[in-house]
Amino acid sequence: MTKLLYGNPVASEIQLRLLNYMKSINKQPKIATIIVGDDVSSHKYVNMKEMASVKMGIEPLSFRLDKHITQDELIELIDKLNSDYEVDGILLQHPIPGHLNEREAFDRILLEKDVDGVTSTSFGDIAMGKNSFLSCTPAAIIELIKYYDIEMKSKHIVVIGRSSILGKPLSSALINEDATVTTCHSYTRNVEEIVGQADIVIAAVGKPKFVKGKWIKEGAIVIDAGYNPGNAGDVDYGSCLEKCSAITPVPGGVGPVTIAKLLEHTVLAAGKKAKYI
Ligand SMILES: Nc1nc(=O)c2c([nH]1)NC[C@@H]1CN(c3ccc(C(=O)N[C@@H](CCC(=O)O)C(=O)O)cc3)C=[N+]21
Repeated sequence: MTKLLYGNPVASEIQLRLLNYMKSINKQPKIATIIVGDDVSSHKYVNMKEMASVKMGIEPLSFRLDKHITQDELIELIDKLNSDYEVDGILLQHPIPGHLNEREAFDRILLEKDVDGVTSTSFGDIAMGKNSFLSCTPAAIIELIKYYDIEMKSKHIVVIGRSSILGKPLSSALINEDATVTTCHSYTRNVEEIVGQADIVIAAVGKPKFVKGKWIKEGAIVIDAGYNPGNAGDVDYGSCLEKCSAITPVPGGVGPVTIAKLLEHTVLAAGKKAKYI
């Protein structure tokens, strides 16, 4: 029987941990979310993040910016939030319109407020084993793997995708977990063969149903980090289900844990400033 790796119990465990921790600090955590433009699914994700924050007693502060905003205006807002003592975390929702420089905007976020783990410094710190926030989806994947007692040490983990907030930091974090990591991307030859050697496959390409059951080694574990329009993951779930020993569903897998990790990072950032009671 294939085991289904549901995200909701993992998210609940994180939230319980947080509620306990929040009792010990005297500050209500506050997260600022910035969204640029009118991409429907981005708005949906940000709404979900804000709702989850409110439920946990974290105050969300929302900035929904017009798609024609200039880089200077965006940077000005980030600077304002950086210097606002009340704001514990800043989330700039990806993607932003193409005329803007997303990397420059991400890197403007103050390190201690980078609860989403998107800055170059956070990434470098994580790669070097320092204590910054890991980007939320990679953090969620690692938390989910640990929750289900799946061993990473010495396992061959194949990550498909190398985006700057998902595949790349994920590969790096998995190396820190003592896994042997192969990262595949659009220029990788023979992806199917490489995936066939994996003990754990993690799909983060942004192509609906990209990973096929026939590629998967019998008994491997499949984690779907894909988020495509219409709630489609990056894994061809039906065909993979037959081959693997465990798989994350979409929806209800990595997604809810990603949001829980964002809340956790925000509470931890607030805790660093707070007085303990
Ligand atoms: N700066 C930044 N940080 C991010 O963490 C970030 C981002 N930009 N841009 C977009 C992606 C996507 N993402 C998701 C989070 C939760 C679900 C999620 O909870 N999905 C539900 C389903 C949602 C539904 O009902 O449609 C689930 O999988 O069960 C999905 C996708 C965070 N991202």
